[in-house]
Amino acid sequence: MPNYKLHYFNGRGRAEISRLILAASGVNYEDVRVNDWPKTKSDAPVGQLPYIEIDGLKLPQSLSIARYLAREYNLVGKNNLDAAKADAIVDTCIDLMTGFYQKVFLVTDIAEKEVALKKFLSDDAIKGLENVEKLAKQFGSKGFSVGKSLTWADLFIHEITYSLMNYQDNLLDNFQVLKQIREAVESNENIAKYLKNRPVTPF
Ligand SMILES: N[C@@H](CCC(=O)N[C@@H](CS)C(=O)NCC(=O)O)C(=O)O
Repeated sequence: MPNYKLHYFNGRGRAEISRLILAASGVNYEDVRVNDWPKTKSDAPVGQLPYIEIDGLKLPQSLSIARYLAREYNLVGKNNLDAAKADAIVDTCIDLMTGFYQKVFLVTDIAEKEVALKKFLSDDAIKGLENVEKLAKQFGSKGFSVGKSLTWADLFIHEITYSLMNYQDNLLDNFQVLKQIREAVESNENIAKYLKNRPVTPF
């Protein structure tokens, strides 16, 4: 097994999907939490975090890292079509979270942010989650968004719903398929152990 060092800030953010994949696969790695940015920016291959060192080779881009790990540890489904279905679900999750970032996270005025968050949760988030659920219903089976076993798409769904439910814990009340996927992810022994011990950070 290669020697992995995953570099990111002390948060879940864009690195958490890779941490979840590594946890689900029971892979040892060094979880480097960078606290001297921007002093170490020049160490990062494109000046951004996350990046992963694979036996010293530095690979940037959160989704390239996650997809590489998912392929390595058989979390992309059983063939190329499954892999494309998982990619489509991940991209739909990304669209949803990009909307959150642009419409809520970047708003600096506290009162405006509160209004933007309320609108996002009651409108954009619901539409985005409907899209994710529609794909999962079409591509997967009970507890899995693609095929009949765990993929990184399930882990991504867990991660984004965890983030959104921090703002509204009943957000998934009308999303039974997504709830089943979350339950299946949490019933994975390695993931359960990881979630129990992971540092609590706001993002
Ligand atoms: N497309 C890149 C975006 C990476 C990115 O925006 N990273 C941010 C943190 S989430 C960063 O490194 N910010 C600090 C900087 O650019 O100096 C990815 O998905 O990895």
